[in-house]
Amino acid sequence: MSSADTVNTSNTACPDVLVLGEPLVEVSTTEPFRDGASVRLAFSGDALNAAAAAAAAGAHTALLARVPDDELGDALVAKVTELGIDAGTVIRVPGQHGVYFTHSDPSGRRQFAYARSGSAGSALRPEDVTGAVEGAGVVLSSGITAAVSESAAATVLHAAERARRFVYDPNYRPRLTSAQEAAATLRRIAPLAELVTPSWPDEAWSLLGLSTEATPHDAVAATRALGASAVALTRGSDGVLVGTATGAVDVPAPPPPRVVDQTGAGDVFAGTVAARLALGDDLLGAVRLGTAAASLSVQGRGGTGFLPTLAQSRAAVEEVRV
Ligand SMILES: O=C(O)C(=O)C[C@H](O)[C@H](O)CO
Repeated sequence: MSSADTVNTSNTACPDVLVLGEPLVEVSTTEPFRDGASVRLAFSGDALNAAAAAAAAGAHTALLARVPDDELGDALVAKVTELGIDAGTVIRVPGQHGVYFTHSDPSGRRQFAYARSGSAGSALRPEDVTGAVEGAGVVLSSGITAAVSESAAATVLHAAERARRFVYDPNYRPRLTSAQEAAATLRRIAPLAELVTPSWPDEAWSLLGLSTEATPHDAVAATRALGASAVALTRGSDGVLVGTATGAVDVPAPPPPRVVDQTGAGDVFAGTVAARLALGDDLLGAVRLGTAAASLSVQGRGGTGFLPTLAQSRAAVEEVRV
């Protein structure tokens, strides 16, 4: 860490959940990309979305991230705090913001562009997390974080090796890395993870090397074969297939009341599951709640536009039971 870096570690020694990653500036538009389109400024990024969901699910959640030490960074940190996330492990550094531009419609069609290469947030390094990960109940990170730089990839691995419990969301982004690289990272991390949350069918094809003939059960088996103790294969509105040593269970997704934007639904799932595992729920209970929270989250625009409360997610779980 350079001498310009400042870390406030007050009160964050033992969060229930520690999320590692890069919060992004989100510039979204409700119309296809064009010159003069009206845009909305917000903060997102998979780590921020997941941390916000973990906090909403009742966990003391800390975000370990590098954030530029400018006014936009101040606004980002204010948002972190507003979302109920502990900002004590946010490291303020000189540098540029990571930005993404998005247009999406309710059907899930999405236009997406990044301006994040060389950003301050992508310079996460192993020294940043030393000491922070051991105290956390569950540490959560993703393939996005591992893809943004070599030092960030080393940080994810370092955290996975030291965490008491580690949850990994592969979150493959072809614009950040190749499928081969993302698959290699998954192979390294899976044996260290208590839970891996790949998505069906894209990540089954791109990261697990399965053919289009493969089934969700094949994807769960292939992920477990990499060494993950448990797998939660997310299948959008078809719910989640959970696989452990004792077999596979289908968890249905409650239908969302209305779909505005599906951005971040997978992050809400991962964050909620990490939170509930840290708070002592069993895997199936945590996945049921995560599935419900993800389903409800599509009512808002952007990654943190609608985060259901724990009570709302619990009510949605009960709705699918009856
Ligand atoms: O793609 C990324 O790196 C992001 O984190 C942007 C979005 O928040 C993310 O894709 C939603 O899952």
